[in-house]
Amino acid sequence: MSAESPHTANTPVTDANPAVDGSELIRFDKVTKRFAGNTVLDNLCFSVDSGKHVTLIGPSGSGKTTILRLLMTLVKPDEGTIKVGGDYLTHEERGGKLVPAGEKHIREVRKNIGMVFQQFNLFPNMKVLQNIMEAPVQVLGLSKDEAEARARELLDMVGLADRCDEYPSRLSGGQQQRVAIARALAMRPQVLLLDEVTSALDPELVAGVLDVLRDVARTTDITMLCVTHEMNFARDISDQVLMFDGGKVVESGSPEKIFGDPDHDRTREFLSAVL
Ligand SMILES: Nc1ncnc2c1ncn2[C@@H]1O[C@H](COP(=O)(O)OP(=O)(O)OP(=O)(O)O)[C@@H](O)[C@H]1O
Repeated sequence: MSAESPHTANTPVTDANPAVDGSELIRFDKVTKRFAGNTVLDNLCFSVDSGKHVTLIGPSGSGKTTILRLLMTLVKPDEGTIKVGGDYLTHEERGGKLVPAGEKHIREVRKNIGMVFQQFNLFPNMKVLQNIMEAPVQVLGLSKDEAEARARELLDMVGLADRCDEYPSRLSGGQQQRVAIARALAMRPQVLLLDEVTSALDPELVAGVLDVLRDVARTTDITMLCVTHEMNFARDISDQVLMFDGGKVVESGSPEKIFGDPDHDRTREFLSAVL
């Protein structure tokens, strides 16, 4: 696999054959993103199959977070298309033509995607339970009872069933991040994006959050796209690891392959610096 060719996490993708495999959930097709004239993602192609856990690794500035932000539509690509669940995220089809997606279309596709950020971003003026119930009620239209039942189940899953009546400021960073994970899962997204979710935490709080995510990976069928510098975690949960450099995937493979016997010098250099 060369740095110039399209890459895939789980299914082959070629420029000539953008056909959708039955189980493909995410596809980046020739995506280019520039900031202030700097090309951050360069004609990027990759796909992720439903239910897989894919980790993005690579040096700082290689564009990993930008990929997650594109999926959240926090930024838009300059060129190329992104599909989630067979629907264009960036575009919609009108009258047989692809046109830039409108807000309504983007909102619909985005319902399938949840994200947990480095900073927990909880609503400070809402108690823990309310933080988790808010979007299912407001966005999905769940009744308060349904949303509360869902929230309590998730709080149990992240080990915080007894903290539902606290305000976020009364919780440790690790606990706040576990609430943020529950909040993302409460929308029952098909895809969970994780962006360096432990890097703002004190070291002693990291393991608890990673254990919760290991549980999520093991016990749900959610598709995970994860940016992390926690290589042991990446090794544990990933079906596939994508190594980024210079706005491209330079190598992809199983964690055993990437961490044990990578093909690329850049992968070897990067891993020897971080492991
Ligand atoms: N909104 C923005 N405006 C200008 N430049 C940006 C913006 N977002 C990202 N960049 C730049 O794009 C490049 C890629 O950033 P990105 O955060 O995607 O990299 P990364 O691989 O996630 O890095 P890190 O591991 O340090 O988080 C960086 O040079 C960054 O400064």
